[in-house]
Amino acid sequence: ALIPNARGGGRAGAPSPAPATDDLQKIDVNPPKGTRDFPPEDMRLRNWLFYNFREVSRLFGFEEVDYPVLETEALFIRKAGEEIREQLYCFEDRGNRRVALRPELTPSLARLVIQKGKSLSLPLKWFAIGQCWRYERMTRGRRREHYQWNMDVIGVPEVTAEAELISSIVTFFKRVGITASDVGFKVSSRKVLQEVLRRYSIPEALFGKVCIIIDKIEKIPVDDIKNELKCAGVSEEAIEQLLQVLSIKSLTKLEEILGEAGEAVADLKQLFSLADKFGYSEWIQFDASIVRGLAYYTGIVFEGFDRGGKLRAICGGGRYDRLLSTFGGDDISACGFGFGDAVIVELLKEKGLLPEVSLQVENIVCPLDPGLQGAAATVATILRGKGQSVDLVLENKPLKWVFKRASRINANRLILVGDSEWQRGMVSVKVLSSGEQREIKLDELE
Ligand SMILES: CC(=O)Nc1cnc2ccccc2c1
Repeated sequence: ALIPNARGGGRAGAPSPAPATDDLQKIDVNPPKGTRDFPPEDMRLRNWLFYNFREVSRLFGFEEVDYPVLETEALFIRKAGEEIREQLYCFEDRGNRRVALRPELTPSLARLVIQKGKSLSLPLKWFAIGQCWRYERMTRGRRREHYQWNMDVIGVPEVTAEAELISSIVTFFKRVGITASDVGFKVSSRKVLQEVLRRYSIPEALFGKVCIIIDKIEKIPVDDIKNELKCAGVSEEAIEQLLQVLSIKSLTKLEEILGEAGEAVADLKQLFSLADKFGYSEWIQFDASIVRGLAYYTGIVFEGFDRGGKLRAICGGGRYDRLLSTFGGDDISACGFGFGDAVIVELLKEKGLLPEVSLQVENIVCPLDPGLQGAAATVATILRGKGQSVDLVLENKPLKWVFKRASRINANRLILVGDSEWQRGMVSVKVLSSGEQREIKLDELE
């Protein structure tokens, strides 16, 4: 489409003055690569999804927060070799500052908690829905942005926090019609890896890096995993034990290997017992291979998966007890999850659970001749004052056009302002579903 570039002058909506020839430039009407527009129909689905995110957050007593989409690059610079770091959407701004579009929300949360410091009484239960960015070579054609719902509990070291967070996601799934036979949660703890690494006296400093390498276990050949671990400084013996431990699918087996003294087993046992009390036992399973791809997790980690095995992880999260202190804050424990807006929509589509979100307007108000435009505006204002939605016909259009528009916007009622009725303080109301039409006094309109 040829869109003359914006020039000064001319009222909005008035035909713009013909641009000089050199201003006629053919701009690309598509959004930048990897990004989406949200035209009305897509926006209605997004609003429906976010409404459910917010409702669940409200049910759990969480407070909404938000942060800038732009952060200093340093907030996301971690040395553990994460994909999120390789794909950071970062640049130098006009003030020569290194900045980045946030790839996730958790570091911003940590920054704000530290900034607020002692003025915050713990525990905090915060949630946010924010757009996150990544810069991928378009070779993969994947999206460069998505919206993430995050819920975080800050200041609770006990596993009750993780149990609460998983309960909130189960509550969301139930609200939108997804059941335990559609999805499940794989749950583990990074303390499993920690206890193995300690047994082989692998330095703690390698912990994050080892987790990121192991997170790729389903994505790259196991020999590459072994190689990367060896290069990172993990002994052959430790590598063998690590890979062996990762294949464990039962807590009893894990206890045999790690012993019942360790925190990993204790945490997981408590989580599974709490799951029973919350009533979501059939949603979760222990799976030692779950490590998640973010370096800062330190304890329980979990991810929502579709049991059909066709989709990528629906959501994921875990405990990150060291993040705040690595940013120079106090030693405050925290856990949280991220829930993206893409995979869930694919799942809902596949399950036939996408909601019917059509435009609904209660009234369409139309003057029967141009001289009654003012009268129509008065009627619209009265109805709007009563909380009724009104599509006011703004141009002089034939009735045929008005009826067509009324059905397109799913109006319940057509209100016609005609001269003779208006003289008698009346308007004509037609209920479009039944076709029933009657005259109503203006002050009896509701
Ligand atoms: C399925 C999907 O759109 N994933 C996605 C899309 N954009 C992102 C942007 C930043 C971080 C993770 C992202 C993940």
